[in-house]
Amino acid sequence: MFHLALVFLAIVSLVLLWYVGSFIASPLREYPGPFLAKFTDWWRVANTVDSHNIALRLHEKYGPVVRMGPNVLSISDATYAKIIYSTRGNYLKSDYYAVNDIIQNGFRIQNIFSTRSNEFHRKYIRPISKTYSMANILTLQPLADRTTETFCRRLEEEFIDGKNAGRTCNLVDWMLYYAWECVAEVTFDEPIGFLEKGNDIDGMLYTADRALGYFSHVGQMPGLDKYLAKNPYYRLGPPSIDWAGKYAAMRLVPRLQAKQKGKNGDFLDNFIGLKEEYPDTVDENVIVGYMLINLLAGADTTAITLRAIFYYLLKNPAAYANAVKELEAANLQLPIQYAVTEKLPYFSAVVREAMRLNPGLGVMLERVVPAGGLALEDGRTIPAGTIVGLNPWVTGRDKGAFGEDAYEFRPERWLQGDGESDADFTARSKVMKDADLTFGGGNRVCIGKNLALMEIYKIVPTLLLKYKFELTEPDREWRVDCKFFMVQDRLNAKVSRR
Ligand code: HEM
Repeated sequence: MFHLALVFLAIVSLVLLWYVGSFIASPLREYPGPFLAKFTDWWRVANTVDSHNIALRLHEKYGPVVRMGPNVLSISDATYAKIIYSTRGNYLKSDYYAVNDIIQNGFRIQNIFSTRSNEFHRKYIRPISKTYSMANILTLQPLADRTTETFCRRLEEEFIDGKNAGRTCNLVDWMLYYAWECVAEVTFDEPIGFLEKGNDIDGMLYTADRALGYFSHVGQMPGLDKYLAKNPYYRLGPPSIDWAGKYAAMRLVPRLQAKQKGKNGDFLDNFIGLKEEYPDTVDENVIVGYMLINLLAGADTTAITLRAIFYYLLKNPAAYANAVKELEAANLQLPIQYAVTEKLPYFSAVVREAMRLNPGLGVMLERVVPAGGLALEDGRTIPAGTIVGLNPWVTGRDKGAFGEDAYEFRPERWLQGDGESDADFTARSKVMKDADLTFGGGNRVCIGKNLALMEIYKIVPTLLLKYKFELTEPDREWRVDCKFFMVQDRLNAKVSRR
């Protein structure tokens, strides 16, 4: 018994010594941050859900560079974005993203989002970059219009007409159904059925949400992943999202067999066409991977943005009224075309402002400092191998870039002020745009930006023109949790015809 206690004591002492030793020897010890974060990444794991607000508070307290983990520094000064997220891509993604890989037949499979290799990234992004250009995305508008029609019909059935008139609409759920259906329509020309059912189907959305929760927590300490979801003996993790791969494969196989390619005009047609153009890169597995990216990266992020636009408009009646006035004055024809609404200054300002305050991702977009280190303006150099990054949630609230009212929703900030010269406005806009990391930056910038914007600039004006939305509890704040994506809750509204 005495011996056991001694062994235990010795182990504890060694672990403590190791932590203290690493702390003293760390080249990052001069950077301020929470005490526990300097010793262990468990501090980050434990604070994941509220990490966006914590990061804001820490930067206010400690300044532009904060130590968030033994080897992690968060930077809030957006001028470093151009260096860290450069088109050269010399700051590689950290192992956070490796948690998003999958293991298939014992092999680790990366994807264009998760890969840490520029070579892999270039190889698989090259074939599809044209597919995501705005010119091609605009050809998908008729598919998105179909989702809009279904969405409006289902809103009317569930919340406006007949016995359902006046029922409360949970906009958190319904925006998610819309975003999944729209991305499914443009990807493989058919809906999944969330809008028709008005609910999750076979736990698809539930498992996707659990997977996000896992990714966001374990990503802070990626070494854990090999003992959890990638454990070769017994998988310990969230419910698997295998359904998504199977679902995508089930759309691909009949399309290939029926030789219907090119008839649907959707992403899948585009991807199948790439097999001939890039025979060494694109095969059936790669096509399924491309389809999965659309579903898993494109649905939640767009839903989050739609919810943010509605939340901030509903909380700011003057902005809501201004947006509707501008839309009415534009004499829009249904189905609304992106090219028309994209030119409306006030509406565009509303979209930008909502994305600024509630970007789809509210985490540090982690990158690894390359050889030579990162030179800071104050003369210090962050050593190679350190994980650094900026958080769109933090840079979007930077008072230096957006002014003292940076925490407020004020679309007008994106417009030229009365008496503001063209030159001043251009300079001010540039500072704001540089601090806006809603879609990331550099060689790993969001590939789906054009798709998301096409959807947003069509569905939001349609809804604002057709319906009146009113919060059921106007004084209540909503809730936003960081699950890598910024997942909101508590956004209930009454909907009626205008
Ligand atoms: C408003 C909606 C969206 C927002 C706010 C958003 C945001 C982002 C951000 C911030 C990144 C950079 C991540 C990082 O550096 O760690 C990113 C990357 C990415 N996004 Fe989006 N996204 C949106 C919509 C979409 C859509 C619709 C798609 C689907 C086609 C998509 C696919 C991707 C992919 C594949 C990447 C990884 C790109 C790469 O590493 O090369 N996103 N997104």
